[in-house]
Amino acid sequence: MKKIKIGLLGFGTVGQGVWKILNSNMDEIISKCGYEIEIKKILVKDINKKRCVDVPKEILTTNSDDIFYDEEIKIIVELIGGAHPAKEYIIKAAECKKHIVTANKLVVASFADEIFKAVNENNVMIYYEASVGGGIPIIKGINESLTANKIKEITGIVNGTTNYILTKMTDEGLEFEEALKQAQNLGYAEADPTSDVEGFDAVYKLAIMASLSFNTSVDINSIYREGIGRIKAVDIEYAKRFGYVIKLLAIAKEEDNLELRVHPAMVEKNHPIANVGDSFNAIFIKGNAVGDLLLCGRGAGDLPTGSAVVSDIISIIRNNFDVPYNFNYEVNSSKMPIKQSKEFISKYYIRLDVKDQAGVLGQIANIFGQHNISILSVTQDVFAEHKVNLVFVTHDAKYGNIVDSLEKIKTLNSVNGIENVIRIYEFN
Ligand SMILES: NC(=O)C1=CN([C@@H]2O[C@H](COP(=O)(O)OP(=O)(O)OC[C@H]3O[C@@H](n4cnc5c(N)ncnc54)[C@H](OP(=O)(O)O)[C@@H]3O)[C@@H](O)[C@H]2O)C=CC1
Ligand SMILES: N[C@@H](CC=O)C(=O)O
Ligand code: NA
Repeated sequence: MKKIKIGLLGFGTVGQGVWKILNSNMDEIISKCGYEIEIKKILVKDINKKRCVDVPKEILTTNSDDIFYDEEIKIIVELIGGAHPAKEYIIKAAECKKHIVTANKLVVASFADEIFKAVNENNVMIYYEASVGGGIPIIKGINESLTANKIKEITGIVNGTTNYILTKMTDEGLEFEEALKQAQNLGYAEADPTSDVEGFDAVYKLAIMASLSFNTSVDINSIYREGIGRIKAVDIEYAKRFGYVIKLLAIAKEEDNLELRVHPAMVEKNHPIANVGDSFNAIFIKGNAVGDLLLCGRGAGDLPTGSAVVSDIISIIRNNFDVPYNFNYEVNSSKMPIKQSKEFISKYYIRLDVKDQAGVLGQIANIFGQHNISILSVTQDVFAEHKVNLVFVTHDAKYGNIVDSLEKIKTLNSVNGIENVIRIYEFN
């Protein structure tokens, strides 16, 4: 049997997922690409760490040169995560004429120009299906199956950790911290979960999807971002009462310009995306020929992510090593203009903590009116002595007007605080 030897950089959740898949599915893999795939070396930080799989000690190394300079190793799979040294390792792999597979969205989204330059100059391939949507074939979807389309929108749930947390808070009333701990134990979260919770991970994934979909090169710093840190049980309860579910959405739309945003949003409870729970991701795509498309599957975890990584290895083998076939986007393409966040239009849920006294509602409604914000509904609930939650749902409004009006509202004596502002997202 013909054999391809590969090297792994990193042997955590995803690395061990890859190991398990290669062990359990080798016959299937051989039938797909005609080669047996052997992991020759694995770079780790700590050789003595206990692993979930039985791996011969001699395969593990703490010296990356054992992989870069091994002539037999043809493909290097980067699974250490983080910016550095992952980026440098990917570039070095290209310089050593190794093909590359990575699951690292941070690196692909942040250093696309340097990485694609290195692979192109060295005539090697880089595949990164696992970097977005875990096991969902979204990168191949955009680059192969949907190339006949002009894509108008690509919106979805692209972070498994936050979806898991929100699902547990919504369905089981779990506290945020407990739900996060569970997501970490299940291997969904990044080494630093701030990346998940504060929406950075979703920003990286959106940058990659939007760059590929709109033939541009999206700068991660141009993406508006809010995480789920401010979502409280009471907001989840109000969402339920109003017929919504809260999800962390990553949104990219092309109209006159490119609208790019990551933030929690209330989604109508009957929309398919509202029912995507746990660590599942779902990506809604609008193409001008295909129409509406929804891709859904596990966005995190060892086997779903390993599935994308191993499939990328098979793609490289199938593509014939001598004819590099890449999914690189044009990093020097003229950048599309990006819509300013103050121009974002949506309905808003606004929860205020106010004093239970005469005239407060009128004062607030007046300020909204002055800023051209029309109110769809108002709900008032006493939650402590002389204190009420006053919850407004607006009609479509510009974010800039919402911000300006809240600046004024928070100066009112009757207002104790602006507790939360959440967009309501309507899929068209
Ligand atoms: N977990 C998931 O569900 C998903 C993860 N990803 C991405 O996949 C990548 C890997 O994630 P995951 O497996 O969860 O990460 P883990 O933290 O579980 O594993 C990281 C591995 O890399 C090794 N490592 C880290 N830094 C170094 C270094 N400087 N030198 C040598 N080895 C190093 C660690 O070694 P040691 O074991 O000795 O500590 C560990 O084996 C990340 O880019 C992540 O964003 C993408 C999709 C889903
Ligand atoms: N931390 C990420 C892992 C997959 O990309 C997530 O939770 O989605
Ligand atoms: Na994917």
